[in-house]
Amino acid sequence: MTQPFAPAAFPYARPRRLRSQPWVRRLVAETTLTPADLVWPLIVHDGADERVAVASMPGVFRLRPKAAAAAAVEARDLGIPAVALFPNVDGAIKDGVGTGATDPDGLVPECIKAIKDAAPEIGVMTDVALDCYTDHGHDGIVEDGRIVNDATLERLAEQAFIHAHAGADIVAPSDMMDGRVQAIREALEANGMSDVMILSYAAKYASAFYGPYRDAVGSAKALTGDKKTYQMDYANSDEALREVAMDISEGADAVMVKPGMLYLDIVRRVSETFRVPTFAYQVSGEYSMMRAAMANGWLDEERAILESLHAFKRAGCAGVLSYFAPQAARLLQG
Ligand SMILES: NCC(=O)CCC(=O)O
Ligand SMILES: [Mg+2]
Repeated sequence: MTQPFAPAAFPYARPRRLRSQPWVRRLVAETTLTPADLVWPLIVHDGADERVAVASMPGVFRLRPKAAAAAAVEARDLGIPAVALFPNVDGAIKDGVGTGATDPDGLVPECIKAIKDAAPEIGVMTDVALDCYTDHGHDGIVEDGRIVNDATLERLAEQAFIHAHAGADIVAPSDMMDGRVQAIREALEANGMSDVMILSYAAKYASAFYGPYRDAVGSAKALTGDKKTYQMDYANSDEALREVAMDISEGADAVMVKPGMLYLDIVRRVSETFRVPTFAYQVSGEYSMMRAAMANGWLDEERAILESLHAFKRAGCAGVLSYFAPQAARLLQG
């Protein structure tokens, strides 16, 4: 950045003056973090128990619909604007095309309704992708060992319609098929659901940091191979801008970068280039490595959580999906 004047030099310039007291630090802070910046991802399941701890994600539980509704009430009371649902379904209902993803009486529609009954003021975001429902763990339909793009689009559009029909406010495709935002937007328009928002996981990278999540939703064991033919290569940054441009032109209202902390350079480029609400996902691996260090006393829990989330705001995020959301909101309320 060029400045219209020569910056003052020491001793006249003393940047420490503006850091000398808590009040002045607050006064000159360039960005803020509030509970309104957070989205709480909820793992929901169709098992017997109301709440089941996820071993690889300390503090995270798989929830039955009633427990998910209670979590949504908690989120609302903490000032968190929205929750995002991710399903763990019984392996017995998984198949090659992810039939369970489009069951109108399935787990996710049930959870949406339970949440909307309990806390109608809170936004409900759903994950549009087949991986939680396929026996091979991929986000698309597989033919001859390839993830086929166009046949998958129809399934995703139907899944998004079913979520919207059950009351979802935001459908969030996380699959990385080409053209899925357009397919979903057309399905919503055709069914009189033009108010439903699309938050597209526009720049989702093939990442090792989803490991604990795949354990949480039960897709780790199922997954054959990797997702590198559809999720992005972490060597790339310009490609993220092309992906985001496409999704906006296809009808996305907001976009997401994922993972989060390791990809704040992408957040910065996307938010500056497009000026659309840009979200990022502090993913399970980022969460769990911090939890592990905190459990060992290597990181100060409260300070590390708030600093990690504030970094997303500084990078240009409108909001952050984080498993720390309720704890962070409590800390922010003081
Ligand atoms: N489609 C949702 C995810 O992949 C979540 C990833 C994570 O938390 O690791
Ligand atoms: Mg794309």
